[in-house]
Amino acid sequence: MIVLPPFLLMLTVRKSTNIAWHKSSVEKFDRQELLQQKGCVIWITGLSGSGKSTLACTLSRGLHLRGKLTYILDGDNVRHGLNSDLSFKVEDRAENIRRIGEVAKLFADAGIICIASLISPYRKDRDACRALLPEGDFIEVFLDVPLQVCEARDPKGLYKLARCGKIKGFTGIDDPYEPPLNCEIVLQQKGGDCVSPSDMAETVISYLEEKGYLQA
Ligand SMILES: Nc1ncnc2c1ncn2[C@@H]1O[C@H](COP(=O)(O)OS(=O)(=O)O)[C@@H](OP(=O)(O)O)[C@H]1O
Ligand SMILES: Nc1ncnc2c1ncn2[C@@H]1O[C@H](COP(=O)(O)OP(=O)(O)O)[C@@H](O)[C@H]1O
Repeated sequence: MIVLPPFLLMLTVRKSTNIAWHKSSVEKFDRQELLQQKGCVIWITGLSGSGKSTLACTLSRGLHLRGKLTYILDGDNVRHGLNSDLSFKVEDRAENIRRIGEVAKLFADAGIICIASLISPYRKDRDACRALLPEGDFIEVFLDVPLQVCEARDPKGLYKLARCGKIKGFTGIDDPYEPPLNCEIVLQQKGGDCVSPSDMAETVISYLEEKGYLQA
């Protein structure tokens, strides 16, 4: 059996041929005018337990209170439905991220501030999602929380299972995590200093405000 490397697998995904793009008379610009905001993707990456889902929810609530329309695509949640056929093998993680990237792109095109929160451990998968969007519209947020802190939190008991070999290929334990090299926002949780989820959300909201995403 020939085993294809992940990038070749991605190339073989495209099987739709003889297709044409159909334009609509209502475009992204019109939807943004209606919503008084700009569609974009806030991509939150980090280890399990780093606080991605908490930040996504706090950010969504903060923006909602400011009258802004958001939608969260959480890795764990999307794996309950659309991506329930995918495991945590490298090629399935790549496909999980590719699909969420494509869905996030549709939400951004709808004019919505889409918050994607998933481990997305591989740089090239995150960069491929970035490449789907216009310059500036993909805002990568790295939750830079040390493994020891995430492991001490262990809210679902998964690190414990991974340490005793009951879960194989767990990110940070026996599977890699590649931190971003040059992302838009880094939120650190190091040493004794505790940064609250609402302070983190405020940092992201300030960035959006400064870059003009909270107006049409
Ligand atoms: N092997 C392994 N490695 C990492 N995580 C695992 C694994 N198995 C199950 N889980 C649970 O799945 C959640 C991560 O799903 P994601 O879709 O975000 O992962 S990925 O982006 O495809 O790597 C992750 O959720 P978070 O803790 O919210 O990150 C875990 O609850
Ligand atoms: N900024 C924070 N400071 C302290 N604890 C946090 C913070 N953000 C999240 N947590 C806690 O860390 C644990 C993991 O958070 P969660 O959002 O589920 O992480 P992830 O989605 O990355 O797995 C939870 O128990 C949560 O209450």
